[in-house]
Amino acid sequence: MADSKMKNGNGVANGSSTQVQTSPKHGNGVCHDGSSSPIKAQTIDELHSLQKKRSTPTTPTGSSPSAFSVLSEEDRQRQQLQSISASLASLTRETGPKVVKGDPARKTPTSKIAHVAHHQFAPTINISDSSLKFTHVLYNLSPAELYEQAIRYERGSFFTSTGALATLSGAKTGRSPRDKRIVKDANTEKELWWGKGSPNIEMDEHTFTVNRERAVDYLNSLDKVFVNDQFLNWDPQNKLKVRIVSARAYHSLFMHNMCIRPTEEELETFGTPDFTIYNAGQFPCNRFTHYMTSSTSIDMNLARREMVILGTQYAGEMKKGLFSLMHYLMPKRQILSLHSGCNMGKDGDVALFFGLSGTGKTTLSTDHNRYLIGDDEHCWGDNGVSNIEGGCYAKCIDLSREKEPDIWNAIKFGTVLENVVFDEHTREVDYSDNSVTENTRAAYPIEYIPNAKIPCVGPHPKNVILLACDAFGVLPPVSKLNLAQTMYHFISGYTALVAGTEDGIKEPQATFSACFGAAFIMLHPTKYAAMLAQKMQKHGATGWLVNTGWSGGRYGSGSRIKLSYTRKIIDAIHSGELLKANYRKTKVFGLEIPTAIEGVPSEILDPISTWSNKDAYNETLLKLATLFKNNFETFTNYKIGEDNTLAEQILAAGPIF
Ligand SMILES: Nc1ncnc2c1ncn2[C@@H]1O[C@H](COP(=O)(O)OP(=O)(O)O)[C@@H](O)[C@H]1O
Ligand SMILES: C=C(OP(=O)(O)O)C(=O)O
Ligand SMILES: [Ca+2]
Ligand SMILES: [Mn+2]
Repeated sequence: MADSKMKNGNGVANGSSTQVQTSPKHGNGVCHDGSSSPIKAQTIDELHSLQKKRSTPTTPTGSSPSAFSVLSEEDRQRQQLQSISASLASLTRETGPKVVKGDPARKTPTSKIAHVAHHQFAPTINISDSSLKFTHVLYNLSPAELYEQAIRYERGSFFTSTGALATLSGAKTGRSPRDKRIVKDANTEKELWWGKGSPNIEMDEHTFTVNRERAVDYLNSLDKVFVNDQFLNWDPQNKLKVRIVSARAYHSLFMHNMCIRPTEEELETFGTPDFTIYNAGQFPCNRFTHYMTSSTSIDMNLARREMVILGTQYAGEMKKGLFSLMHYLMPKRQILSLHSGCNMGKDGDVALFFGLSGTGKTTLSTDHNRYLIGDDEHCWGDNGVSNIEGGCYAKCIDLSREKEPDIWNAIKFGTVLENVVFDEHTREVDYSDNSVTENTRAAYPIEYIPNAKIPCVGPHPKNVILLACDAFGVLPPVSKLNLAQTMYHFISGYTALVAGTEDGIKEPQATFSACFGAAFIMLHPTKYAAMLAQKMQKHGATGWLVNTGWSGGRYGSGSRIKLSYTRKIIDAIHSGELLKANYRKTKVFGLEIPTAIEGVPSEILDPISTWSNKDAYNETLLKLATLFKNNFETFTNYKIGEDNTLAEQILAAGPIF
């Protein structure tokens, strides 16, 4: 027995008979079986405390030699708590909240203080009960810590077989656009797009305050809240600091994945956030409150730089709420915000993928042969493009390893899997199961995609791809667009999906959503369109319309274009091959379609040749053209950009019949 091995041993007496003399310094009698190193703990609790090493910040604080670190670690912590309690402060009461850091379930000194306080001060009529209560703050927890919180305290949270965190978002499994309200004040009345077609449903400042107070009271009534301090936008000059206060570990992990994660050093100097989300999603709004039409309300106050969520736990509301904010802030700085995916080739050629939900932004921007800049939200400024987010939010319904290997492999430890169904025992996810919802989702940090481009920025786009999932089956799989056509289709923002897989849905549902994201734009669509036209012209980008939807007939008789064919089409766009192809013009929509593409059967390139019933095709084509025409009527009176000729050209770029 090597005595040196025992030098620091102050282990646990385990009842073994062999007494070993330890160093006199510690003087502990250590019993052990001689087969392993002694345990450095006296009790099970101590042993457990050894398991967790205190994490050391990557940047030294306090005593560090840096001239800038004037704050001690203690001061910094105090400032951080002050900032969080300011976020959580009631607007109506003078006292509270009392904010402490850490998990209330842990027997830490802070929770002891909280306990004593409860007993020492009897409530008086001057102090509300809430002022006696401590709100525990779980600040920027790591994924592992958030997993533990979720699994321990949130029903429906489980490890899947690949290590992802399966969660349930509750009654809402998608966004609630009809419950999204924006405060109309003297400024926003002038600046924002209101009225017909606009996603901005108005509310007044007072009602916002009522809902804010409702959310803050709810959050403060809880044992603990989660606070995330993170960033938006990879463009360093236009980065935003966001704080997310939420009640669920699920929400905290979701935003950890979706926003840009600060380094330890960045967190130390975070200071006051530029924007704060109060997510009290488990708690409803009060339907007797003015403007409320349901128990759900997602409220944005641009002047206060705040957003309040009541009555929906769907995590996508937070991500898309911040996107709306960017659609307001960025154009003010001459930066165009885009509802698009974005990737870059080995030669630095950047492509944007616009499209409504389910059209393929995430699937097609995640391309093993290219660098992923982002799957959903970008900015296009004078220096090129930047991703707004730090993660991706992929649809999982019918996900397959073969067709989407990178997304499949990203579903591992750290990834939030929403509303999926899994085997009770093996915890293997059945991606084909839509029992909870069709909108099953995976949220993962962008670096989970092996060829992510980090930092997520790139040069000016070369190709602008407009995706439409046309369930009518009449749009060609790919068309080359001129600038006016690109603008026409961008403003129209068409897609037609089928509502789900339930029986009875025979008719595709046409959706027109201006700028391929009407739910998120803040200004009039023509503002964004003019900026896009100007940028595409200046940088010589080519526009394309890609139908990722039906071929050979509408939904019900035809089938969805094979993903492998769409990928071949996209490859030909990226490589520049498609620009050199021979083109023909289609009737009605006047789209330029190529006659051949490598790896794609030529007969599918002109949709009419895939339909057995040509009359049905022509009828459906006219039907869709009429829908386009009717939709565009709202935009005919608007001027786009400085020069009137573009507006006229755009109008003429629609279907003619
Ligand atoms: N030809 C195709 N092109 C793109 N996506 C397809 C195609 N066929 C089927 N899909 C499926 O459609 C869905 C597209 O969704 P997604 O990429 O998440 O859209 P978005 O990011 O635009 O909301 C994915 O589930 C994908 O597997
Ligand atoms: C998260 C969303 O985006 P998408 O479907 O475009 O990926 C959404 O629309 O709620
Ligand atoms: Ca997506
Ligand atoms: Mn999207």
